[in-house]
Amino acid sequence: MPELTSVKDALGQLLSAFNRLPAENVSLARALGRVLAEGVSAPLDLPPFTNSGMDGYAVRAADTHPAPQTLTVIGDIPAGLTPELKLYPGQAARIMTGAMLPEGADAVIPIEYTDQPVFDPNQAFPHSITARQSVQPGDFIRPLGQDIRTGQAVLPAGRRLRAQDLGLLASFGFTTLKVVRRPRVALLSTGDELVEPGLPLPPGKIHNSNSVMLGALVRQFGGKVCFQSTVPDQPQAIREMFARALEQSPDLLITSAGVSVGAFDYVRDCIETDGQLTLWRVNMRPGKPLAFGSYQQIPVIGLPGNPVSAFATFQVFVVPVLHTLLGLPAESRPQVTVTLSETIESDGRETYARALVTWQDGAWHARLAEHQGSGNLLSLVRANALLIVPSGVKSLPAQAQATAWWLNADLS
Ligand SMILES: Nc1nc2c(c(=O)[nH]1)N[C@H]1C(S)=C(S)[C@@H](COP(=O)(O)OP(=O)(O)OC[C@H]3O[C@@H](n4cnc5c(N)ncnc54)[C@H](O)[C@@H]3O)O[C@H]1N2
Ligand code: MOO
Ligand SMILES: [Mg+2]
Repeated sequence: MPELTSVKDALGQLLSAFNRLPAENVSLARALGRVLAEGVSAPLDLPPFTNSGMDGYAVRAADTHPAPQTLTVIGDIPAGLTPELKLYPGQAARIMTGAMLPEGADAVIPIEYTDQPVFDPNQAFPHSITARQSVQPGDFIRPLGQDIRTGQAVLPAGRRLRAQDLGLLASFGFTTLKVVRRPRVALLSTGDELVEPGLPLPPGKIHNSNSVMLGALVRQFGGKVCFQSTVPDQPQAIREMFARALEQSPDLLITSAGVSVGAFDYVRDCIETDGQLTLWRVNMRPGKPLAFGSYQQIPVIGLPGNPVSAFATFQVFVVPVLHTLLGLPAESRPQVTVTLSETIESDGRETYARALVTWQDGAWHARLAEHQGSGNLLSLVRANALLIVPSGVKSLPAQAQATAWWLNADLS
């Protein structure tokens, strides 16, 4: 049997097989979470015209000194219209928040600073107002370009778009964007014991939980499931399903189970016989039997069948692969240094323990979440982090520091 490859080396080998995918256009309405393929510079100034920051009166600031001063109101400026009036000394115009400042005005007096602190909805603007406070030029106005100048770089390539990013792009008037194409992932679950959720469970069988979990992970990290199927532990069935999966032109084929040393673990054999097996068995726990290779030139990652092992190997290997395909930094993920609340044992493999990290007395503390068996999903459900015990370390004592990867947050 070959030596176990270190997690670092295995990841290096995997990542060398992937490059960023090409760009495509998507509508802004569908761009949340997508990755910008090109940086964006502002095509216009924002705000595009100088406007009022308050409901009040546009004035010439000098006319309000010394307060109080009575000014003649010569018109009304709602938002959305170009004012046709011009202010001369001693004049004011009623103006609403967001409305264009009229010629001659250089400040706004909020309605609260006048002798008429409410607008009467049944009345046109008053003939005159008294400014009870003075204002300086520029007060309560938002000048053209205050937020953004034409040509200013606002979003870099590689930004995973958030709601506020989309808001800004919409304010430029964009309707579509160039984003990196979503990685297409084919998912294959293998196992004679698998029964799909919704069907009754005969003795000896289990529901297929990896299929749904891995599909959700693919989507969570920006990929698209282009093919999904379940096959029994039969080499011919596995080969046929590989062929069908490849018809969907995936960027990556992910299999679940059948990669260890069992008599009916055929997935690795199929990759080795019909394709190329570049890597098998990694020095990590859980997840040791991970396999990696290619099948008709398409990269294949064989995840171990135990659900926690499949999840952990997805986080360690598939997430950086998806990041690379999307043009994101491969290994960026939210993490935190924690203080252990209990001793954590390992067997010397790089361990990804399921942990509950909480904030207590000014620091992050971690303890193990439920039974750590690699078949036990409750540990992952209770956990909010994967706690890393480095390779070669058999025990981390209570109060020691360790790195934990957050599982709750959106990872990009
Ligand atoms: N003699 C040895 N036995 C095992 C070793 C070893 O080194 N020597 N490695 C163990 C480790 S570690 C793991 S992890 C598993 C990996 O096994 P496989 O990838 O070959 O997967 P299977 O044997 O097919 O299944 C393992 C386990 O996972 C359950 N499973 C499989 N698919 C699903 C699914 N879609 N949903 C839910 N659960 C699934 C399956 O029923 C088994 O319980 O091998 C160890 N053995
Ligand atoms: O590595 Mo296995 O994934 O320990 O259960
Ligand atoms: Mg097996």
